[in-house]
Amino acid sequence: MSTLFISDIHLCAQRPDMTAALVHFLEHDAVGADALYVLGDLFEFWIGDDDPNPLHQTIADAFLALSQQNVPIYFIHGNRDFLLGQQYAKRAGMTLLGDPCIIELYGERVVLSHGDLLCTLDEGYQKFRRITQLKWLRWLFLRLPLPRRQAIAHKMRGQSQMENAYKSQSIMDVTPAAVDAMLRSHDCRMMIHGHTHRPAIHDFTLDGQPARRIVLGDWFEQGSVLICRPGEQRLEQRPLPQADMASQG
Ligand SMILES: O=C(CCCCNC(=O)Nc1ccc(S(=O)(=O)N2CCN(c3cc(Cl)cc(C(F)(F)F)c3)CC2)cc1)NO
Ligand SMILES: [Mn+2]
Repeated sequence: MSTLFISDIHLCAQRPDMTAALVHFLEHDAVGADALYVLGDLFEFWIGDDDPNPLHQTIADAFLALSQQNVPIYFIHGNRDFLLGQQYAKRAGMTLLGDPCIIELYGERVVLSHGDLLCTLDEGYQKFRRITQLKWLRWLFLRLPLPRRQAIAHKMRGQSQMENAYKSQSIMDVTPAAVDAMLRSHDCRMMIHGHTHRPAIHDFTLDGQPARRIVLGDWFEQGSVLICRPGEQRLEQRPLPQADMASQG
């Protein structure tokens, strides 16, 4: 009896070792779980479900196989793959959730979020998020010819890389006030999120009650998975296969 949480795998063609690690995880560790939650940034970028990127089909097949072994799979969008749509979710056997999403986990109410919403000090990013949430803009972007979308994405990823390089680490972390507000507004005392790439379990007091914020790790250097059982949460690392082994598929 266990529920698994992963996030920030940031899959891309340049990192076949991460793809191999995730497929191995889905074919082994995740089999038999009560459910698997993917809390965003599964992919390094996403410009539409119609993107013929072969990586997408490889990953959809692996998730679909797991869902067909009766492991429900849930997905919350990250700041990278926020355009991942119902068409792809269906191909991958995933159910899309909103952000935040409240679940009952072995009798405990838990807030699930990607985590970017909690980084309130990063005003530049919050502005980017508000703009790209606009329905009409998403409608327009997704109808641009694919090469155009690829060019825009390439440019924006370069910009993000530069911006992140000079932004202070502190503004790219969650703000305690935003964490408290999200817990209070949903009457929860446990939160699980990703995005900051700072894996940890933080125990603190909220309105005189014990509270817990669990941050999932990214998969750049090693895999990171949260294993929840009744009354127990364990954050574990998973080694990535050596890059050359992975490229042999
Ligand atoms: O940790 C931190 C910092 C975190 C880093 C924040 N930065 C970050 O995530 N950047 C980023 C995310 C996604 C991509 S993308 O390549 O996947 N792709 C680009 C084009 N997208 C688009 C959509 C729409 Cl609706 C409209 C347009 C428009 F109008 F511009 F054309 C474009 C769709 C998505 C590229 C960069 N803060 O705390
Ligand atoms: Mn993120």
